[in-house]
Amino acid sequence: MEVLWTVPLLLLIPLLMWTSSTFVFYFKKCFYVAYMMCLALLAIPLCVLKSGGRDVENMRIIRSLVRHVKYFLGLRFEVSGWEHLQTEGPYVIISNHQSSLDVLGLMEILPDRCTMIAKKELVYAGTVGLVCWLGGIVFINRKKTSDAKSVMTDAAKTMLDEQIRLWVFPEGTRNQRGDLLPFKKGAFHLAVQAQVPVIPIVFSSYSNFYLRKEKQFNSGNSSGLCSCFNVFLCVRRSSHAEVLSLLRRHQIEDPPKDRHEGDDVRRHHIPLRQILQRDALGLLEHLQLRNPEQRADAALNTNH
Ligand SMILES: CCCCCCCCCCCCCCCCC(=O)SCCNC(=O)CCNC(=O)[C@H](O)C(C)(C)COP(=O)(O)OP(=O)(O)OC[C@H]1O[C@@H](n2cnc3c(N)ncnc32)[C@H](O)[C@@H]1OP(=O)(O)O
Ligand SMILES: CCCCCCCC/C=C\CCCCCCCC(=O)OC[C@@H](O)COP(=O)(O)O
Repeated sequence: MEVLWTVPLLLLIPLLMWTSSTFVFYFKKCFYVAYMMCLALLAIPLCVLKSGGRDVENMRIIRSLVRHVKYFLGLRFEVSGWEHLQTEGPYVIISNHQSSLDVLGLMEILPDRCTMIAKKELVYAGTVGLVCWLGGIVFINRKKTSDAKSVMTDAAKTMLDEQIRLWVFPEGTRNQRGDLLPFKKGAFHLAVQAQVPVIPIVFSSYSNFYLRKEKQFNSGNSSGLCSCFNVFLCVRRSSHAEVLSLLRRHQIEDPPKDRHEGDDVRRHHIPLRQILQRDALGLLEHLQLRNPEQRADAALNTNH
């Protein structure tokens, strides 16, 4: 009797996948969350066995477990400038943040000994939260700036003591408008305090396959299953000299607005945050170019 019910139900899923893009959206999202939760369940004992607890080295396990998930969602990543992450020692990575799908691109290129800064709510996300904790993710309370600042100051020390790289989403929240929200300052304070370079990474806009508000998670055609989308990840060259000299001048803050004698300073003073924001926005626009040759040119031009 039960079998009689199951068969039409199982047939209903492909039918809905075929006919309703909203169903495809929820199906893929639910699959993603459920599958990541299961992978996390697998990762927990592996991490504990490898490191005995919370350790950035666990990110190697997490990275290798997550890398195949893209195939199920019809996503592929095309990376340019990967070699720029092969810089010695600690650094801060900044990147745009569109969706929880960013985790897939992040794991695609995550360098060794690199973990992230995340909102503290993530630690309560079941098995995924526990895995984030085991992977050494630094949790901050965005509602309490003073707490977040002191956690990040501690993180700057840890970066140096333990040779750790940190990935920060300086927009501070997800943004799907195809641009960048004004960068928060934490990532830049972190880099100044630790005196390490900042490496910007830009994910191309997901808008051609994923629109949260419109409930679209396409695969490019109505069958919803077979074709795949490329996400372009562009890593900008980390120019140590340039970034470090800006860091040393502590140009994180905007110049004071009310000082007349500061006019000159104001004219020449472009905070590092704004320089990198402008660069990242430029890259984001370039990555929208669909033609691979144009994109290659764009990457060359930005790798000055
Ligand atoms: C195998 C299975 C696996 C399963 C899954 C596994 C998943 C694994 C990994 C997944 C990880 C993904 C993680 C994704 C998570 C993404 C997020 O959570 S994004 C949200 C959280 N992140 C951030 O918010 C980072 C960016 N925010 C900041 O840097 C902010 O600056 C802030 C520190 C939070 C403070 O915010 P706010 O007060 O709103 O804004 P500001 O204007 O920037 O700062 C105010 C003030 O404070 C000064 N300041 C800031 N930071 C510092 C500092 N570190 N030291 C000193 N001073 C600081 C700043 O200068 C401002 O002062 P001013 O006088 O106005 O200049
Ligand atoms: C309260 C818990 C938070 C989310 C829990 C979702 C559980 C998801 C399970 C599997 C997905 C894979 C790992 C996802 C990790 C990424 C989390 C994320 O992207 O959080 C959003 C945060 O950057 C910004 O939050 P807001 O846009 O300010 O809101």
